[in-house]
Amino acid sequence: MNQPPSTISLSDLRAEIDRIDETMHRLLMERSEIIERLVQVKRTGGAEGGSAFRPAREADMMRRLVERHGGLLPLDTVESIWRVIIATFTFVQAPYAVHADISGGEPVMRDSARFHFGFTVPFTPHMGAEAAVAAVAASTGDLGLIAAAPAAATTPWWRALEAPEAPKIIARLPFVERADHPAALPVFVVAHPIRDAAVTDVSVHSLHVSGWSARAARAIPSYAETIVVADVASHAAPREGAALLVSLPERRAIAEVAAALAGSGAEVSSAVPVGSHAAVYRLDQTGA
Ligand SMILES: C=C(O[C@@H]1C=C(C(=O)O)C=C[C@H]1O)C(=O)O
Repeated sequence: MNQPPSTISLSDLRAEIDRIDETMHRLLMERSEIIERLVQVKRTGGAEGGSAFRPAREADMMRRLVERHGGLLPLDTVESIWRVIIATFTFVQAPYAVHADISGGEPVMRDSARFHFGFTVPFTPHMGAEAAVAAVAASTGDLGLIAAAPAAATTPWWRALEAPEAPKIIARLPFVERADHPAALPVFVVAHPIRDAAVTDVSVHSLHVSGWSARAARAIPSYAETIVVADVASHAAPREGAALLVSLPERRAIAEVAAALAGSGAEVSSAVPVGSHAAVYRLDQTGA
């Protein structure tokens, strides 16, 4: 039990912490100077107006952060600190608000918005995805947050993304998925299309399907992640119809899904691309 007396005192260690805190703060202020210069470069690069949010860059930064992280500090904390840094530096480049659909539950959506965008970026709740999309459409650079969990949709809100000039899905959060994520709800980020910075790992499509059935649902290939809203048949279309939001990994074509559905007696009457996002990066429990 006889431990050698430590030669480092508590006040010495606290002085080290003060030094580190000051360095981190000064580095953040240095980061803001770089952001000021970056704003000019982005403008001259033709990216003026709209959102400063660059989902491909952010997905890449978050992956590298997770990969290099180690030590006592929980990954959740590191991720949330960097989400706030990045989202706030995006906000200071071009102010924006987050329009969230809270119809699936307010606390879980608010947690997601605050985790990914912090408290400086305004949070505007909407009762329904259509209202959130409409608010984004009416803005120059705002973002919409809509639950991406399968079975979360009660209305085919993605139809509002079909028109060429309509907002599109540009990201899916969290960038790094894992068990016990503090903001685990998968959400789509909707915004006016970002001309120079779309990331196309996963493409997302709005499908209208007639002849919908349980058999058709089973025929959808497993690589396609799908949200389905089944319509009641009308007089004009007496067979069951459905609206689908289908996410496809790279190198998969919507024609393959249409062919699989045709084999089950269903018919795709239209398929419109409504956005794309970075591949979902999943961390397993061992941190691999
Ligand atoms: C700084 C940029 O703008 C935004 C802010 C980022 C940041 O603070 O690191 C990263 C990506 C963008 O969403 C950029 O485009 O690089």
